[in-house]
Amino acid sequence: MKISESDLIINPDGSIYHLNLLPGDIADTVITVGDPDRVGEVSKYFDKIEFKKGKREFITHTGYLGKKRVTVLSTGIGTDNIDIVFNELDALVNVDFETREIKKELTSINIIRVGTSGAVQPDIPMGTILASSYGLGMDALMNYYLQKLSGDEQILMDDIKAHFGHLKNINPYLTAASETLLNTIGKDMAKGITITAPGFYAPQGRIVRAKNAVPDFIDLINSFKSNQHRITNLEMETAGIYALAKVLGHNAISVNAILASRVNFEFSKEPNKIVEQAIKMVLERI
Ligand SMILES: O=P(O)(O)O[C@H]1O[C@H](CO)[C@@H](O)[C@H]1O
Ligand SMILES: O=c1cc[nH]c(=O)[nH]1
Repeated sequence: MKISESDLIINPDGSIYHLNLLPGDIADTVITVGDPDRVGEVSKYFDKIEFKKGKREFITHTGYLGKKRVTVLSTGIGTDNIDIVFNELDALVNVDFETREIKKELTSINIIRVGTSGAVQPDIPMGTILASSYGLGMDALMNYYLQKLSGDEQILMDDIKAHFGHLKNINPYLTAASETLLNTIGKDMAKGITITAPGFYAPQGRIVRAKNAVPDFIDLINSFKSNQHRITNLEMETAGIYALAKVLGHNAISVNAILASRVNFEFSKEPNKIVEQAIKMVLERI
């Protein structure tokens, strides 16, 4: 069936609406970062840059690490942007832009987020590089998609609903990381459940001037336990990435540079160094 011109918007030059990329522009390994300035911090390690493109906050560099073609792309902040980036990345590989039909043979790509995050457990200090075993979304993105949980995800989800069920306005969603990427890119890294929040301040338990509706949010988060699982950190994209990657048939992992300790009330004085370390670890393992 043809996808309509208002469902899938293709620019006059044949590129996809927001990302401004042509089919063929992305490699089958895509590194996503939140901050557009971080794209160059990743691609400076490429042996060759094929091209640089961009529109709004979505900056893309595709190039080579040795013989391996790699794309690095900025998503900006939040899961509303993840909705755009993931649907457009998927369309670039799985929709024929000439016929507007879904391709008969679907392609799965590997997506690796390198982001920044705040830890909520006292034994996870600033400077830790942590791979998210699960993404737990506290935002509303997955209210709009159908998602099927695996048995393991369902067991964990039941405990999450019991723990957070009194927060009536929040409908949490949960997705596991790609097991293969967790065992390769994430090998030897600290691991835990990452909460994706729909904001940086009260949605992550921060108090500045506005009063928080959920008191002691960090205590509520770090006291959660389900078998060996616990919540380790907070950021703003991972759960949307994991959920949409799974819905669309791609593999995803999120690597978090821990810049803040929310339980020790500290923020790193050298955030760039920690991010640099996370980038290098990921590039060595691709
Ligand atoms: O450093 P990035 O990848 O943007 O990630 C984190 O930093 C931003 C907030 O400062 C949010 O996007 C959060 O997820
Ligand atoms: O605490 C933090 C640090 C970085 N990014 C976040 O979203 N939260």
